[in-house]
Amino acid sequence: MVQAKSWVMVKHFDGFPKDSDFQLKVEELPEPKDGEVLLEAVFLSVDPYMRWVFWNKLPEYCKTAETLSSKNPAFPVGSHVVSHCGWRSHSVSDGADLIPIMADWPSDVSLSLALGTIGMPGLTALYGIEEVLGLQKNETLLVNAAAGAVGNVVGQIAKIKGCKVVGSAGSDAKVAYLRELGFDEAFNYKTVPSLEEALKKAAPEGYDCLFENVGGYFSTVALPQMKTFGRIAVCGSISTYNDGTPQTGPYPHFTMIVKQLKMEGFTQNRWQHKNPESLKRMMAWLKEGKLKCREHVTKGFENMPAAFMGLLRGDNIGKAVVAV
Ligand SMILES: NC(=O)C1=CN([C@@H]2O[C@H](COP(=O)(O)OP(=O)(O)OC[C@H]3O[C@@H](n4cnc5c(N)ncnc54)[C@H](OP(=O)(O)O)[C@@H]3O)[C@@H](O)[C@H]2O)C=CC1
Ligand SMILES: CCCCC/C=C/C=O
Repeated sequence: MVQAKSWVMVKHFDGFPKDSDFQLKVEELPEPKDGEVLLEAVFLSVDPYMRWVFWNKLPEYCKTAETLSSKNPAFPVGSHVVSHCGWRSHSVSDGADLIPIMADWPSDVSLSLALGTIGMPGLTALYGIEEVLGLQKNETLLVNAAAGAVGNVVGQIAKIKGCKVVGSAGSDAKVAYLRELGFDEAFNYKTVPSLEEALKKAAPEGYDCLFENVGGYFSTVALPQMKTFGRIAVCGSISTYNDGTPQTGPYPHFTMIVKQLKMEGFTQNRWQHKNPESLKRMMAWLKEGKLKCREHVTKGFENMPAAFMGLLRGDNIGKAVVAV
């Protein structure tokens, strides 16, 4: 028997999440049956989508875990997996929802990156750029929430592809990090006197591509800065996730007509059949020093809600993870 801790939701979020929306529970887990494995979480992920996918349960995505005991030959004791078992310290799985960590994962690369640059957020960046935007050499790309898990990878991949990259982020420390990563232009959207002027100054020629993570007001101001025939990958809309009442206009249609823009929403799982090859490609970039990784690590399973709320507040530079 193992004592498993789990975070459950006791009240659905109303606006910004609160401590009182979460409760820590402890339960005894049975030994795994034939075909099952017992997992212990090593790192857990907190992600913005967790704000909108759970209704009465905490999210089913995403942690790296180590197999403690196993009656499933596909997952021997000591093997590492990405699992979708929720905010739990331990869980029993029949293996169906487990993704083995890449076979030749280098020993000097933290397993936590399987939740970040070499995981779902990194894949989101890659597919948004290659499958949705079809970004071409010498184009100008704008990305917002640029110092976050997805945004920093977007900017770095766009630089690998020979593009001009402009990033916006919510603190001077984040802007300094973007410059360190090689972004051509970066600004703090919270302190610039005018977002419109900042966007114009960063790329007077306009933007071929927008990798949209934020939505809302930022989107309204950015669309008129697109070049004619500009492309927009709608990845996220984090500025709206905590709204009690949906935001209303201005609406994008007139600008889209005049500029003849193409806008496509996506979720990264559309291309999951490409994940093994894509993860290998990004690991190679990492090992070659072309892709840098930074993490915002919160220690302790008991701090999951604090880590999640910190992410929504913008505390993180790079990927926000919890080390158990
Ligand atoms: N479509 C898909 O398949 C996926 C979509 N996403 C989306 O991508 C986006 C980025 O996710 P991810 O990289 O994991 O998260 P991040 O690591 O970027 O963390 C979230 C960041 O969003 C910014 N933010 C928070 N509130 C606001 C606000 N009101 N206005 C503007 N910015 C805000 C903060 O940065 P700052 O200090 O700069 O404001 C914060 O650090 C999200 O919208 C997410 O939903 C993520 C994964 C998959
Ligand atoms: C259930 C996993 C969804 C991952 C896609 C995320 C979208 C936005 O954050």
